[in-house]
Amino acid sequence: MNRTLSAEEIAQAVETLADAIRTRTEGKPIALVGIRSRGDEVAERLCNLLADEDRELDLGILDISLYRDDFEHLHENPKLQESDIPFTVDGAHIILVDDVLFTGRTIRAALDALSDWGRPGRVELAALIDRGHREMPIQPDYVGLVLETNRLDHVYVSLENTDGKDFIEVVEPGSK
Ligand SMILES: O=P(O)(O)OC[C@H]1O[C@H](OP(=O)(O)OP(=O)(O)O)[C@H](O)[C@@H]1O
Ligand SMILES: O=c1cc[nH]c(=O)[nH]1
Repeated sequence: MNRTLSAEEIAQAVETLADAIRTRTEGKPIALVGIRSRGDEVAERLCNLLADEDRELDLGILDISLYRDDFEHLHENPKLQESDIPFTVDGAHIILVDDVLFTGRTIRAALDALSDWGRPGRVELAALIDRGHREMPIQPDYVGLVLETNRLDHVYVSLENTDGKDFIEVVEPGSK
């Protein structure tokens, strides 16, 4: 059966992420880097929740399209958007942020993309949803919500600024 998560459940998951980051980084300087698309919106929400603290908090956006391991199989004119990292990556404590963590291939690509910007001191990973089924040795440091899914399910994330409305749907194959 398909499962839907509400805007309130998404807000709670973002709060969970922010609380864990706040606790574990203890006021030290950090930079949140959201992965397009939707990871950027999650990173922005986290930044708003963490912004009232007395510490350096940077925000950046990473487009990983050119670094995907299936890039050659994508359609001829993939939509490329710019990355925007307005701080010094060398030595920084960076927290990559994405909406869904599934196989881990996007994060592998993001680490590759990030290395073009410099050599961070530390990189961690925050995922709003961990739906399991990893194909790479990549695990999150911070998780908003763990969703039990079957390998062939699809987790659709819709966020207000990107898509107009907050909801998440876990869709079983053949049911839509
Ligand atoms: O762990 P993975 O198997 O890589 O899957 C997770 C990725 O899948 C989705 O992105 P998608 O590739 O659908 O692109 P989009 O965010 O631009 O829609 C999602 O936003 C994650 O970035
Ligand atoms: O279910 C999935 C798989 C990859 N990316 C998503 O956003 N959802």
